[in-house]
Amino acid sequence: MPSAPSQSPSPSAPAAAGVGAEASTARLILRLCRLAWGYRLQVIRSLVLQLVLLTLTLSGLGLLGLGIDVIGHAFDPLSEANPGGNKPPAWPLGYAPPSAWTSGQQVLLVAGLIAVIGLVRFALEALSAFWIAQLVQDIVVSLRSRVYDKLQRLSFRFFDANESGSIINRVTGDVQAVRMFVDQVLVQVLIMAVSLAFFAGYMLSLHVGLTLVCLLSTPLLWLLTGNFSRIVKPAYLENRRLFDTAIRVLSENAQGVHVVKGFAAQDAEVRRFAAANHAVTTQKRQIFQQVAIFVPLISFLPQLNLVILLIYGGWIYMEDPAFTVGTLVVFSGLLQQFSGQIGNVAQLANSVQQSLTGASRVFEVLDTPLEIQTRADPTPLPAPPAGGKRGGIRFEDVGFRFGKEDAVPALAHLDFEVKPGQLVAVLGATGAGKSTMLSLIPRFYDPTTGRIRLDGVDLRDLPLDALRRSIGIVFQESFLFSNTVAENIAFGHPDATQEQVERAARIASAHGFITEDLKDGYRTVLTEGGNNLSGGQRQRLAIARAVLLDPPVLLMDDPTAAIDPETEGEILAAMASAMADRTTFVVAHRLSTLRRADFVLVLDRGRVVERGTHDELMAKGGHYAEAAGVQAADTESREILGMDEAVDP
Ligand SMILES: Nc1ncnc2c1ncn2[C@@H]1O[C@H](COP(=O)(O)OP(=O)(O)OP(=O)(O)O)[C@@H](O)[C@H]1O
Repeated sequence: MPSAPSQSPSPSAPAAAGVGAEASTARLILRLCRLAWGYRLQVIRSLVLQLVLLTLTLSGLGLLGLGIDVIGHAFDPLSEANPGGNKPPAWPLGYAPPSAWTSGQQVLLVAGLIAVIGLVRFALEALSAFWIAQLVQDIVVSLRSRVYDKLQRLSFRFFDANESGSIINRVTGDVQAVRMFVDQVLVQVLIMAVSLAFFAGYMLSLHVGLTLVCLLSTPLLWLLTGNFSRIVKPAYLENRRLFDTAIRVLSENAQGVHVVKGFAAQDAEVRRFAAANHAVTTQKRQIFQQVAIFVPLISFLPQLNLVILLIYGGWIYMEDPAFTVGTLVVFSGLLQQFSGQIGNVAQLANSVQQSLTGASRVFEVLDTPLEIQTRADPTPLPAPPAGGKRGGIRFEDVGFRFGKEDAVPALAHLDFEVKPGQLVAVLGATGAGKSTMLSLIPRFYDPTTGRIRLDGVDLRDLPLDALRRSIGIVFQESFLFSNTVAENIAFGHPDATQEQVERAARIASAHGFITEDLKDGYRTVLTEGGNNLSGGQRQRLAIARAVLLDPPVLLMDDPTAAIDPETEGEILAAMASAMADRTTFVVAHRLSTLRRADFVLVLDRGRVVERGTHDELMAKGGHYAEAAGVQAADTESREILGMDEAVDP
C-alpha cells in the first residue's frame, strides 16, 4: 500500500486546507470558552476559592493598617496640644476592643488575627493549587483522547497531507496549549478581573482622587499589551511549524535507523537535527527577546504609581484629617497588589498567544471532516449464496487522483471483474499504480470516478468495519507492535482464541519458527517494529495476521519486496497456502505466482494495458512477455548459482 509520500501535501486534502489557516481569534476564544464550559464546576469552585483568598488578603492588609494606627496613636496621639500626633485607629465593622485593653493587647489581637489569616490562606492556597492541577489533568487527558480517537478515524489523505512530526506535536504539545488556555488564561483572567475590581473598589473607598491619579498609567498598559500580542502571534505559529520539523527529523531518524547506520550517515543526521533544533531555538530566542523587554516594561510602569502615591498621598495625609498613616500603608499595599496583577497581564498576553496557536492546531485535527466513514443507512454485507463463496469484486470504470482535479490521475478506467476465490496477479513497473489500486478495496481512499463493488454492493454502501474485516492485507513491509507474537497475530481482534491464532500461524508457515526458534513461543514479546525477527519471519506473522479471521478477500502487496532472495521461498510458501480458497489480489513479479493466477492485470501509468492468463499474455508478446522473459533469464542465472531450489512453492 502507498507509504507516506515525500511529495508535497495535496492541496485538496481537507487537513491541508485547514493547516496553517488562521482561525479568527474571536471564534477561537469563544470555542475555547465553550470547551472550558465543560469543566465549569471545577472552574467555578476554583474561582470561589480565589475570591475567599482575595478577601483574606484584603482583610490582612486592612488589619496591618489598623495595627500601625494603634501603635502610632499609642506613642504619639493626636490631641489639641499635639495637633501633629497620630489619629485614633478606626476599628472595622463598628467593633472596638474593651476600653480597659492596653495598646499592647490591641496590637496583639491584630497580630494574632493576621497570623490566623496567614494560616488559613496557606491551607486554601494548597487546596487551590491541587484543584487547578486536577482540572489541568482532566482537560489534557480527555482532549488527548479525543484527538487520538479522531486520528484513528481520519483517512489516508489526512496523513498524506500532514507530516508525522506535526501529528505527534498536535497530540502532545498542542493539547497542553489548550489546557493552558483554561488554567493560565481563562482562570487567571477571571481571577485578575475580580481582583482588580476588588482592589480598585477598596482604593476608591479610601480615596477617590488618589485612586484615579495612581491608576492613570493603566490604559497605557492595555495598549502596550495589545500591541505585544499582535507582534508575537505569528511568531508562535512559526515556532510550532519549526518544532514540527524538528520532531519529524527525530522520528524519521528513529524509524530509519538502519538506513542511517548502513550508510554511515550519523554525522549528517546529527547535523540535520542540529539545524532543525537550532532553527527552533533561534526563532524562539526572538520571541524571548520581545517577551524579555515587554514583561519588565509592564512591571516598571506600575512602579511609577508608587512615586505618585508618595507625593500626592503624603499631601493628602497633611490636608485630610480622616486619612491616617495606616490608610496610606493600606493604600500602598493595595496599589502594589493592583500593579502586581497588572504586571501579570504581560505573562497572560504571552500565554494567550501560545495557547491560541496550539489550540488552533488541535481544532484543525478535530474539525477535519471524516472523508471515509460508514454512511447513515449502510447495506449489510450480503450473505454467501448457498454452497457458494463471498468475495466477488468488480471495478467499474474506476479512476483515482491523489491531488486536485488537475492532478495527474494515479488510476484511470479500471474495469474488470474478479469472481469469488479467484487469484489476480498485478504486474507493473514501479509507480504504475499497483499499491494504489489495492488501497481502494479496503477504502483507504475512495475512487474519484467509477465504483467498486464487493459481492454486488458498492463499497461506499457497506459498513466500513465489516468491509475491512472481510479483507486481509499484507503490506510490502509489515509493521509489528511491541507486543507478544500472539497479540500481533490477533491485532485488532483481541477476542481471537489461541486456536485461531495457531491456525493462522500454520497457514502462514509461521508456527514452526514461533514454537521452535522463539524463546517463549507465542508469548515472546517483540521489540518495537518486530526488530528481533528476520524480515521473512515478520512477513509470515503479517500473513498470519491477515488470514486470522479467514477473510474472503486477501490483498498482498508484494510481500517479498523487502526480503532477500534466500528467505523469499518461506514467504512464497506461506502466501500460497494463504491464498487458497479466497479472492486474492497479489502484486507479484515471480513467474511461479503469475503462472498460477486466474488472470494477470498489467498496469502502466495507472491503466490496465494487458489482461489475461500467463499463457495468453505470453502468446501476445507484449509488456508481460517482456517482463516474464527478463525474469526467466534471471531465474536461470539464479539456478546456475544454486540459489533457487527451495523457492517456488
Ligand atoms: N500518498 C500519495 N500521494 C500522492 N501521490 C502518491 C501517493 N502514493 C503514491 N502516489 C503516486 O501514485 C503513483 C502510483 O503509486 P503506487 O504506489 O500505487 O505505485 P506502485 O505501482 O505500487 O509502485 P511500487 O511498485 O514502487 O510500489 C505514483 O506516481 C506515486 O508517486
